[in-house]
Amino acid sequence: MKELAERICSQVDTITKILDSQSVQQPSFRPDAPSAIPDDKQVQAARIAIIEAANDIILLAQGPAEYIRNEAFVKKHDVSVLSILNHYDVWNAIPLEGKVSYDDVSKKIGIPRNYIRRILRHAMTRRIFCEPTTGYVAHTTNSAAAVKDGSLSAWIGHNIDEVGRALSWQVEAIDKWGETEDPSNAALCLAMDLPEGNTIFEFLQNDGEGEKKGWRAKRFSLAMAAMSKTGSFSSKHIHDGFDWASLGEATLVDIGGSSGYDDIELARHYPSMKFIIQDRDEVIISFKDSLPCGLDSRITFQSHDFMIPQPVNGADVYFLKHILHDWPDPVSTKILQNIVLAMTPFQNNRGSRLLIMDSVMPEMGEVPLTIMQLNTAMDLQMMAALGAKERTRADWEALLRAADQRFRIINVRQPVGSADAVIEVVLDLQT
Ligand SMILES: C[S@@+](CC[C@H](N)C(=O)[O-])C[C@H]1O[C@@H](n2cnc3c(N)ncnc32)[C@H](O)[C@@H]1O
Repeated sequence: MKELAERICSQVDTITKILDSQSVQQPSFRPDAPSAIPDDKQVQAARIAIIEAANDIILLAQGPAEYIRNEAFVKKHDVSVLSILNHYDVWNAIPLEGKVSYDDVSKKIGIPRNYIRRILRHAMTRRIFCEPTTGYVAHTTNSAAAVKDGSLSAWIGHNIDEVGRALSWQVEAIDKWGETEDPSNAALCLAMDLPEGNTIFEFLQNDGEGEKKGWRAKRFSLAMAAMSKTGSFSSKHIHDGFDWASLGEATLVDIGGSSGYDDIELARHYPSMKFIIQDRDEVIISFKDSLPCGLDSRITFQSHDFMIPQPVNGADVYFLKHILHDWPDPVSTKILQNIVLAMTPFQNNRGSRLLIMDSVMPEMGEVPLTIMQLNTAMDLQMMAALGAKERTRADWEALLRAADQRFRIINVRQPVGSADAVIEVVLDLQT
């Protein structure tokens, strides 16, 4: 424990000095503290080392019996409380500055004072809200994050209401279907009692009546946008995943590009590039008019089902981010074959590139546990939602070979601090 504590002290020193030198506020629980630590590579490396050592020190200080007992006892309430706070939008019922009485919160959200007080008190043990004086509640930086970024609420909703519900059906799904390669044989299909053959995407599209229909699809896109804002899944990692500047004037087709947050990030940095965002009808309809001013001449939206052949021929880049991990091998093979038809073979550094941004599943010990945990969580998320998985390097090679013998991986880059890698694939001329 002493060794871990010393490691933490030295990394904290590093972060403190860098933030001071940049006049950036030090992390704290105050509601006006920044929602994320800066993207600076040295700060991020120190931050991961701190989390790694701090996690271990907590486990050692708890001791094994208490640790395991508390995992089963406390964590489910952490998640349930987060879901309740989100459902009743308690985030916005409490002002960012000052404090408010439990009575007032209760009246505002319409649930009994006794309940909301008990729920908030558990949240406070995780530094989500605080009780500055008895009978009153105020924001911390953690609860304030959900006010400052509305898309976090979508992220919590999708993860707990949809995937969380699926997880409680995972055992039944394994017993019923075993290892499946059918995305409609996933725990989520049992949890939501979906019609035969439907996957999560039909559920997201069809749930709700009248004007509410499709609300889940919109929320899912907002959740994906939330994920891409900071941390190990941040869109910022795209920059280090590929030498974008080398493309010059180029067209990128973002297949399953959702509301286009990754394209907006790239468009801001590479003014010679054009972008076509393809997604399902309901996603395109929700977001086609939402582009930031000035980028709409270089970014267009197009409804396209990637289960049928790619309509844009000979693009410089076909980009698949967090798409293939959604689908088991037979479906992923089909998605890739639909793109091959449109690709121009690669010769003399010219032709189409396929850039796959997804995790290349590391072996245990290859990356810090905090990064590994994101990979394993994503892997299990895919299992529960679509009977799918994260892939190792060998899995990627086998998948690409099965889709087309001409596919060749020419580079795999893992940006520092990113849970994803960028796999650069081209189509060789020879058959
Ligand atoms: C996990 S999200 C990834 C979104 C984005 N590329 C990212 O990295 O955040 C998967 C996306 O695939 C889209 N999608 C699912 N099925 C599709 C289909 N058959 N054709 C086109 N897009 C589809 C979803 O609507 C969603 O936007």
